[in-house]
Amino acid sequence: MISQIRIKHVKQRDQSDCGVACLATILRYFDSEISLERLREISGTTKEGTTLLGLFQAANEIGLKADGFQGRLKDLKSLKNPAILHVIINQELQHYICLFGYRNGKFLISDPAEKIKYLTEQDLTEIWKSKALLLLKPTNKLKRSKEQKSKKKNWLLSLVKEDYGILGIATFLGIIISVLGISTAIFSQRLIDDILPSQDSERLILGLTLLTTLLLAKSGVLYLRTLIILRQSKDFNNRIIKKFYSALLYLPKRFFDTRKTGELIARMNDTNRIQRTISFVLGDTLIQLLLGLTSIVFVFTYSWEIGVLLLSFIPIYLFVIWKFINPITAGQREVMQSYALNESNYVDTIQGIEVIKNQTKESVFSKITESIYGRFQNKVYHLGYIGLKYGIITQVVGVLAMTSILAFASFLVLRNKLQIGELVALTSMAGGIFPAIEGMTNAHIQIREAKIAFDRMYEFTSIEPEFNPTITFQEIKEVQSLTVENLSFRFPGRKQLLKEFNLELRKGKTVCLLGESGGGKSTFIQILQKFYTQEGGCIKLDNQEYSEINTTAIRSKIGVVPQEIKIFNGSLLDNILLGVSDAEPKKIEAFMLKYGFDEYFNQFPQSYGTILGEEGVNISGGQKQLVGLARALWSNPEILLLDEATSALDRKTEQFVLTILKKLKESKLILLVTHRITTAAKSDKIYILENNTISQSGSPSELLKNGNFFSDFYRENNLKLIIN
Ligand SMILES: Nc1ncnc2c1ncn2[C@@H]1O[C@H](COP(=O)(O)OP(=O)(O)OP(=O)(O)O)[C@@H](O)[C@H]1O
Repeated sequence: MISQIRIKHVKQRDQSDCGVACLATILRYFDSEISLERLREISGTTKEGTTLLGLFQAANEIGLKADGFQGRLKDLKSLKNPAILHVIINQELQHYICLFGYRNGKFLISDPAEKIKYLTEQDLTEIWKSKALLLLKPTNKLKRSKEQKSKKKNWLLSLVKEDYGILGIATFLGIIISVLGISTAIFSQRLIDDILPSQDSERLILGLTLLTTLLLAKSGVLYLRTLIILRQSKDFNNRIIKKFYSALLYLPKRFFDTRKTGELIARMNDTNRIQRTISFVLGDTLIQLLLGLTSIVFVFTYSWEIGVLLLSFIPIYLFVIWKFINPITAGQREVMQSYALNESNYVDTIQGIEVIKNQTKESVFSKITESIYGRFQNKVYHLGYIGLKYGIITQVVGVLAMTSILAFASFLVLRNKLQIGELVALTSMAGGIFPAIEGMTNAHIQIREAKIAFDRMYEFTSIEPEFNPTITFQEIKEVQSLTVENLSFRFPGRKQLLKEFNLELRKGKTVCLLGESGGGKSTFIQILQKFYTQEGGCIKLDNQEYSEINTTAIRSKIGVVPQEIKIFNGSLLDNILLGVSDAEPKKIEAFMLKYGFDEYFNQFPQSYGTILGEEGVNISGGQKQLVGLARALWSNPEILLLDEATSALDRKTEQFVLTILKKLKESKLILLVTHRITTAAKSDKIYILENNTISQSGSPSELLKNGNFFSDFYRENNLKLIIN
């Protein structure tokens, strides 16, 4: 049993990973596999680690049945399934270990920080203080490795499928090139052994003409073949990025919460390694392989003894490859990981330049970057060093092989068993065989590298998209009400953020959600957009359950003005219309005039044509909020959600926005989220979010009658409620 588990053992990458490494070990035990990264994401693992609740939620999500217990040591002896135990190491360090059974008075443990080991009852009692354990069983939802591997293979094949024809032609041309390549060696042999001794100049001229034709034909075919592979590279790269990027955009919002931008970019850049490998294998390696094989056949026809000598070097090559392949693969993986880390650091620091400058931390961040880049370069150096060692060893083997063959062939010539021309042909052919073997080993390394890149990319594309974009759905026409009943929500592995949450939006009333910072207001807005799924309770649109309504149908009816307005590269108009390029100018003009945005947007340097975003003008926070509001209203939503949407506006502009909302409240459901009491006072109904739930609700004047933080503010500041 122990050897079986040893193969499954997954080591943690750092201290925070022990919980997910345990989960990964148990998944492997049940013949399934999910990356640590994905497990970190769904279990809500942070740099402090994973909570037992996070492991419980993750396990249930991936198709295991998890049961949490407070157990006794004697219960552990009879467990039929593996369990994760929460332990304390050295009296202070919280840690997780996997328990796989009890044998001969000892517990079989897989410790992600170490290895598989046996612990005595006393050892385990000392560390298993919390007595908490998570028992795990597979369910039929669990995806087995075989199934995952075949999905992966199909995905790759679907990418290469279109190239089968072109790759077939390239292979055929490769065969022609290798046959033409061998002809030079054969001609040399004939020249030395037959033509020159016969002193027949006619044959010599004929032979040379033939050789010239063959060599020119070889160059022509090589040109054609390289051109074909170049075309294939372009098409393949376009295809893979298109497939990867469009799959990426359909991943759930939760996926992006835990990813670094630079990491995603790095993985996309890594995809060209896959294409490089395909063209390398088909371009160089295939020709070398064919050349190598034909050369071996010819060598045997000239001299079987030299053929045997030649083959005896192949096991030495294989031994060298076997010795180096694992360190090289590990090195490649590390280089890719540190490259991704370095990219994300660049993106992070450049995006945060304002804070860095404001805090005068340029030198600090420059040092951090230096250290991250330094680590990346160390990995590159380390990999290069292993590659160099590998290269020099294979070269030494090559030299030894060549000189042995030359020596042995010369010996045969001296004994008149071989002609000089044959010696020349043999050494020329043998000279092609060793680079061919080296080429194949390099191809093997490249294939491994491409596989790592592919796995890293596939990890993303294999995540379930949040919905199937091709599915047809019924559009929502008009919405009269949105009701939230006893909603509860938590982020993976965290404590409950919202509980027993009730709220109602109806036409004719602007509703405000008022609460303290960090109370969960923005999260609630995201739940309404179906970015996250609630743990309990329900949301209904006109009595229809949210979960039964298509996500795109819901989102197309919701207009949101978030706290942070994203400005894309493009003009002011592009930023409002977001990709709708065929909108009629008259319709746009009427829209701007209807809401009164014209007055504000005409003040931009080039009015609606003003370029915003990366290379355009920097617009103020208030202007951004107006762009955000115009963007949300342009699609004429049924539900309008505003998350602190007036926080950066001056009083006049805030009044402008509130007037728009007042006009719209008869035709749209409006929810205003804020922690500004004076803004909340302008709405028809206020829900107060306190201690993770709605503590009170009512009109501003109703709320003033009770004690709550809305009325407290008015009382403390001696203010009067003005209703307009
Ligand atoms: N993706 C996430 N994963 C885990 N925790 C999160 C995530 N997003 C937000 N949180 C946490 O949820 C809590 C509520 O955040 P939220 O942004 O909803 O609060 P808020 O009421 O809108 O605050 P504010 O008024 O300051 O905007 C915070 O403690 C935050 O750290």
